[in-house]
Amino acid sequence: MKGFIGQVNYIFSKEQKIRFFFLLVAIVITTFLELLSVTAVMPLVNVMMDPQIIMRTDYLWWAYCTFGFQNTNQFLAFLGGILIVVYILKNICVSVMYQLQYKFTFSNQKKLASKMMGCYMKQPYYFHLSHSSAELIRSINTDVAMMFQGVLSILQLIAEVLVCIVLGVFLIVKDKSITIGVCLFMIIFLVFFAKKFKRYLARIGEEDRMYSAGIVKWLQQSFGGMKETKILGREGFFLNRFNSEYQNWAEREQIYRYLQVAPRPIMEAVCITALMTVVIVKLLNGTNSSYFITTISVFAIAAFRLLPSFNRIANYMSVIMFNMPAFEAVYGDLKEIEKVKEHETGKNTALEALPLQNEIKVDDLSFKYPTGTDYVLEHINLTIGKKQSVAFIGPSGAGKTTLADLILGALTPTSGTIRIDETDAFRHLSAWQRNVGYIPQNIYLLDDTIRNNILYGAVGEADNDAKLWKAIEKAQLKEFIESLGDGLDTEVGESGVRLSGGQRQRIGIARALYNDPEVLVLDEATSALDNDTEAAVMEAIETLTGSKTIIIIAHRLSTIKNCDMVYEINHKEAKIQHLRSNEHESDGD
Ligand SMILES: Nc1ncnc2c1ncn2[C@@H]1O[C@H](COP(=O)(O)OP(=O)(O)OP(=O)(O)O)[C@@H](O)[C@H]1O
Repeated sequence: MKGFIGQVNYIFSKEQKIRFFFLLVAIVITTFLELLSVTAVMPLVNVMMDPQIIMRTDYLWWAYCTFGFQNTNQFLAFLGGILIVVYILKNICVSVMYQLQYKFTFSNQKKLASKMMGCYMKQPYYFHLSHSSAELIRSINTDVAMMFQGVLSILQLIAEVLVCIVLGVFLIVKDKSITIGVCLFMIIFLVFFAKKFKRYLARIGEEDRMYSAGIVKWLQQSFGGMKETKILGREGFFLNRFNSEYQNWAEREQIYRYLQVAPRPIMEAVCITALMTVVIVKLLNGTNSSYFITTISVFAIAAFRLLPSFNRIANYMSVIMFNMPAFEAVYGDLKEIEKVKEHETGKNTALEALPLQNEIKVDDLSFKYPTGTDYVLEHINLTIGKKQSVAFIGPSGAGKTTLADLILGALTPTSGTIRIDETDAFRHLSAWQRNVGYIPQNIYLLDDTIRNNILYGAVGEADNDAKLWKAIEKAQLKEFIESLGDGLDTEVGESGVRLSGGQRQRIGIARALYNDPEVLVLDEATSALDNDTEAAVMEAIETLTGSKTIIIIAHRLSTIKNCDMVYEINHKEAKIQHLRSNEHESDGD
């Protein structure tokens, strides 16, 4: 419990906690109005059963005389009128209350989801290397929703328990034995239910989360590789994996939903048994049956208000127990995210790019992936001069992409430095990243227009179109775009299915060039293209040589033939293999 309160404290801001408190107060007020509406039936029922009660009950007699009623029927009509007013008022309040509850729940759910999304987006690239996107989608989508379902149930549980306590006190005054008998039965049942199912519900809640992440994962994987799946005829495999996750998830949901409603029939049976047992015992002990007429209202309250209340309490308890793992997961996620130091979170706040005057100097750089055991790069030294074209070659797994990612600032060195002239790139990461463009092998395309794919979220500037066309021209994409009916507003389809490989790469080049960076990093940018297309795309890149610093990772010699320098990368060194002037050196130092 202490841990739970600590988690609530951590997850919610002060303002949210204050709102939570006021909402709780409002819920309690509404629940008491509900209670009033039930008790308002009592005078009407009592007068109907026994009109003499008017004279015996002070407040009824006072009302009868004050408003000058002539007979019991007029008075009954008056009591009926009061009941109508109470019910209308109560239901207006209940309706407003529901609105407030859902407003609180969903606005805060949105806030938390947005906070988590923001935190995940700001995490350094290596965080994403060790967290699957399905996991993150599950955290933002399912966990947050489950958690707020739990929060709403906590609110409602508190209100319901309070009502039961007040109702219990009221009933005790009316009839001690009936109330104590019924309440005892109910409390024993609730305690038994909580004890029996607490761990079980928490476990299936945890499994439910796991399988819902599995569903997202297999949906993503099934639709992500559709071409290969079709060609290999593996639709059945993906369908089976999806079915298996869904089946497991559905089984957990089924148990959970059942346990939410299961207490109801049991409670009803228990309640009626308790009620009747007490009545039978009283009758057998010689209590006159007329006694029960006067206490009929007690039965009415017990049946109409207390029983549904107990049902709801059992229901809220199972919702809370089931959703507790999501609460803990959100707490754990937020804690983990917080651990990453501010400077590592890739805050894109720099307005000006960090200029490159002379050289990029990689100095004694070593790197180990947080998830890996061995160093991928050790004591690497190399220098890249301004406006030079440099190639990284080497066997597969030698660390070329890792080195490029370090220069791009996507990964942070384990030790050593990367300096831009005399400035440490990681001290001014966002400024440095404003000055680099990156063109990978697979350009990630949004299901949007060519324009938006090139802009890729770049904020609107007055000269957007001029800048855009400049990048398009440099990427040699102008002719193609002009040949399209919708030009820049042509939709590319999901993952660019309506474009050729060469066109996709050129969109990637235009995207990288849009901000006119001084440095371009191409990681196998043309490897997936056929020779002719590669030559055409390289032509676009080669027009930039001499005006930009270009780092190319490639396997084909044709791609790097015009580079000023070729570094052969292996785990322990970056060796100059070739200089354009044909000078051969042994080391990059
Ligand atoms: N996210 C990761 N976690 C752990 N190890 C990784 C990760 N990414 C890459 N590695 C390891 O780092 C080493 C270097 O990988 P890298 O991708 O940099 O090689 P590469 O030279 O670019 O290879 P290729 O030419 O095949 O693309 C490999 O041994 C690889 O297994």
